Amino acid sequence: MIRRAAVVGAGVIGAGWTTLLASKGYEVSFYTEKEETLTKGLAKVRGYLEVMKTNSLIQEDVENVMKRISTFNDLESSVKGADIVIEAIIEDYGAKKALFSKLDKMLHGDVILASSTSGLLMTEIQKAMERHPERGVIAHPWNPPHLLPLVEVVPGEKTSQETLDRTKDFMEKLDRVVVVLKKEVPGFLGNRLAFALFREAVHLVDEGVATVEDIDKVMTAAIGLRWAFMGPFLTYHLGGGEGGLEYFFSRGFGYGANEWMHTLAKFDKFPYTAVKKAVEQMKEYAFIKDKSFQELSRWRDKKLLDVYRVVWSK
Ligand SMILES: NC(=O)C1=CN([C@@H]2O[C@H](COP(=O)(O)OP(=O)(O)OC[C@H]3O[C@@H](n4cnc5c(N)ncnc54)[C@H](O)[C@@H]3O)[C@@H](O)[C@H]2O)C=CC1
Ligand SMILES: O=C(O)[C@@H](O)C(=O)[C@H](O)[C@@H](O)CO
Repeated sequence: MIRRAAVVGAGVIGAGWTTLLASKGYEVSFYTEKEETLTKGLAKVRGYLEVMKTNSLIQEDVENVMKRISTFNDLESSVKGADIVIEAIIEDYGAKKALFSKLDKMLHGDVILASSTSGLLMTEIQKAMERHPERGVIAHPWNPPHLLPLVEVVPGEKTSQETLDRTKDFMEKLDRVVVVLKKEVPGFLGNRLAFALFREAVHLVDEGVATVEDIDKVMTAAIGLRWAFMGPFLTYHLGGGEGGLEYFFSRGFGYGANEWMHTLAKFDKFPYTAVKKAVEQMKEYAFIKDKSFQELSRWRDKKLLDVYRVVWSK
């Protein structure tokens, strides 16, 4: 039974996890080494909770929720008594392996060590865990973790079934939508799918076919609308009409796409020219011109919640 959680890392994701855990009634330890970073992280948590309160995602006062959060600049003190430690530090194997090695030495074998990584492999991180690698697991959230429900749970080679089961159970207690990967693959599911599309988007900008703003319009005025409540398989099963996905592939759009799929981008690293063009064009992106990051974040969170209520409200 998981009663207490510790979050290591006080950035975007660490603050998101801390917000989610405390809002669901858990006592949370919130740690990062630098006091200034921790202060900024806690301010993020307060801001996230205010958005949740404004949108009726929490009923109790923000200050009451904040009381369940204890902050630390000392790692050992922060994880004392935790049943699960959720790592949310920089996306770097060296930093993560150093941290997991320390935590593995510090903590009893039944404490779960979960990484938020966007696509690194737990098998690699487990090489630094000499005592209990079986308790290492990936719990990959989607930003913002306190609003987007998906968590991808990914085992490493040494992850035990018990660790997987306990992690899945805990994430479901946090009202997450949990997908447990059957096989470990870098980038997991969501980011591989998102970056396959993003690679093509960047390619089309590099080729001068469309601007970043028009690419985004294509997503928000069509593809993204459908994908908000139907994934690609259901989308194209319906695209096949009465014949479903089988017709789609045999005689439908999927068959027709065979004529041009060879023209899709194939690069495995973003070309410098493409990155330069896309970054340059963001300066001309009309919608964001007069808005701060905070204003855009508030706008994003409001939209996310509006869509979430339509798609996911029971
Ligand atoms: N930002 C995003 O959209 C998402 C990020 N992730 C993953 O979550 C993890 C954290 O990402 P963010 O919160 O965006 O990063 P961030 O850069 O906002 O925060 C990282 C935090 O780690 C700590 N830190 C920095 N260097 C460290 C070191 N050398 N050793 C120990 N702690 C250190 C600091 O508290 C810092 O705030 C990464 O693995 C990232 O891939 C997962 C889902 C979404
Ligand atoms: O997109 C998200 O929220 C996450 O799944 C991610 O992991 C981030 O986009 C990551 O790829 C970049 O930080």
